[in-house]
Amino acid sequence: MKVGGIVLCGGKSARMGRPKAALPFGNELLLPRVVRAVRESTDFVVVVAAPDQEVPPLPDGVPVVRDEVEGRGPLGGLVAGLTALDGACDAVYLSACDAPFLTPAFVRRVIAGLGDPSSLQEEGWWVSVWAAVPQIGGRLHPLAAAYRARVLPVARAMLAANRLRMTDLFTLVPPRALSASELRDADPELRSLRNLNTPEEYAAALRELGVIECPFAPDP
Ligand SMILES: Nc1nc2c(ncn2[C@@H]2O[C@H](COP(=O)(O)OP(=O)(O)OP(=O)(O)O)[C@@H](O)[C@H]2O)c(=O)[nH]1
Repeated sequence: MKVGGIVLCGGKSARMGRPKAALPFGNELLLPRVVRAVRESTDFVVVVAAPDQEVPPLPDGVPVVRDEVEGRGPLGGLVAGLTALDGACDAVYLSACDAPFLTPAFVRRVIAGLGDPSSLQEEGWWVSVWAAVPQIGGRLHPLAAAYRARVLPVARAMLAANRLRMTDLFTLVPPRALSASELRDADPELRSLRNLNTPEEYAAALRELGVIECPFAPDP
């Protein structure tokens, strides 16, 4: 099975108050850091940005594609990414750009949740699983999930109907929910699911990395 990676970096970053993609994290920036983790476990990666967004430098060979229409949220990004991959892969891992603790092992584990098409025994099960999505404490994580490429027309139809909630996709295509215990084999503390929305979350993540100074002061 050929698996691509899609890393989303559009959106407003309103809660952070500055573009999340270009936040320093250790000796790199957030977006290239996430791209690196996804690329280690997939065959190729595309980054999906807003139409006029400035994107920080990326590892060689990683293309940037743009949302077809600005501001349609992660679903619009998934559609733009799958369209750019244009049938080159059977499935994708979809990631937000603000997940600094994402690990390649976690990405592999989630992709494995789609099943193995080479196993005849599992074939029927595999074909019926359109997405593999972590579900922790009842909450689904659609931006740390794997999708079969065949979700594209369904996601496009949702955009056309202005249904933009990612989790609505799982009412239209059959997902397999991945439990915490399944995922802990790959990432014992499930840090791959942490994402940074606010300056406080960013500062806390930097402290975990051993960085004492936040490059900007969180709001009091
Ligand atoms: N390509 C693309 N990515 C998006 C879009 N909206 C959000 N994202 C990405 O999706 C991920 C989750 O985004 P959110 O944190 O929910 O939204 P945000 O716009 O980044 O932040 P807020 O404005 O604070 O809600 C991040 O990696 C964003 O960069 C979009 O319209 N297009």
